[in-house]
Amino acid sequence: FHIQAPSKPSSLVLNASRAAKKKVSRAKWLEKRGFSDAVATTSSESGIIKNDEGLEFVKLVHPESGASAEVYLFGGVVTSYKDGDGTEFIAVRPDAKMDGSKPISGGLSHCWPQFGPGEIQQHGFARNVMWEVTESTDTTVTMQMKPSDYTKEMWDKEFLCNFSVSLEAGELKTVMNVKNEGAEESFDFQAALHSYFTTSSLENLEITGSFEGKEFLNKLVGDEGEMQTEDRSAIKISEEYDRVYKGVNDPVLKDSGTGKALNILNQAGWEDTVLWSPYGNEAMGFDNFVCVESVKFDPVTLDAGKSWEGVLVLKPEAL
Ligand SMILES: O=P(O)(O)OC[C@H]1O[C@@H](O)[C@H](O)[C@@H](O)[C@@H]1O
Repeated sequence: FHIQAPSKPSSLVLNASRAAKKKVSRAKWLEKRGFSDAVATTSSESGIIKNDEGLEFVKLVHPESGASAEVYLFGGVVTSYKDGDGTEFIAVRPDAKMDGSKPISGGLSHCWPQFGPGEIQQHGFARNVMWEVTESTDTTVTMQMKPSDYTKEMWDKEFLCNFSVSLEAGELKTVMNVKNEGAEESFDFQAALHSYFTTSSLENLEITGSFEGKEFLNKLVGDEGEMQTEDRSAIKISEEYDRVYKGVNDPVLKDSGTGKALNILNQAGWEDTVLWSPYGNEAMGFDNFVCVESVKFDPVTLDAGKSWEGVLVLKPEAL
C-alpha cells in the first residue's frame, strides 16, 4: 500500500469553559460515589491531543460516567474505548505504527471501499488518509473523508464519507455514512470495521452470538478457502483464524479475566462478521486481542444521490 502524507493540523480549538464545567460535573459524580475531589481534578479532558509522534487524535470523555474514547484523524480510527471503570475494550497492536507511516494496526479500522483483495489495495484507502473533523463536542465527533488526488488515482468516484462517534454513559456508538454525491453514476463498494478488541488472554475469551449452524468461509484452508459449518454456540480461539461468517452480526465477547462482556450491536448496514486472530504471533501481541469485524461483504451498489449507513454500538456489561 501507499499512504497519503498527514495534512495540516486541524483548526479545532478546545473550549476551556466547557472543559471546566465538565470537571465540576465529574467531581459531583465522583463525590456522590464517595470519591474525593483529588481524584476528580486528575480526570483527563476531551479535545484534540497530539501523540508523542505528532499524530492528532480526538479524546472524548463522558462527564458523568468518566468513560472515554480516542479517535485518530489519520484513518478516522477509534483506538480506545474505556468504560467508567477504566476497562479498555479496544486494542492497538504493540507493533502498530502510530506516526502515520502505515495504517494503524488496531482500533476500529476502516476497510473501505474494498474489504479484501481486489482491484485496489487490500483493505482500501480509508485507513491511509487524514479525515477532517467537521463537528465535535466533549462526547461526540464527526470526521469526514472526501475524494482527493490520492484516492482518485485508485478509485475515481464521487463519494463522501462521514464517520461519527458518540460516547454515552454506558455505550459507544459509531455511524459510517457513505454518500454518492454524483449526479448520474452509481458505484459499488464493500465496507468493514476491522475491529481489534482487547482480551485479558485468549483462553479467557468466549465469543457467543448466532454462530451455531452457520456456514463460514475458512480462508486459511487451501488456496481459495473452504466453506465449513460452525457447530459451536460459543467460540474459543486456540489457533489462527481468518473466517467470514456471512449473516452473523450479533457477537458478544465474554472475558472471564476482566469479568466483562462486550456486546457488539450491529444496528444497521453491518451484516456479516469476520473473526481474525494471528494466533501464536508474539510480535503482534496475539494473546491480548481478537479481531471481530463488522462487515458488509457483498458489495453495496449506491445510486447517485443515495446514502448507505453502517451503525455499530459497543455496549459493555458485567458477566
Ligand atoms: O495489520 P492490519 O493491516 O491491521 O491487518 C491485519 C490482518 O487483517 C486480515 O484481515 C488480513 O487477512 C491479514 O492479511 C492482515 O494482516
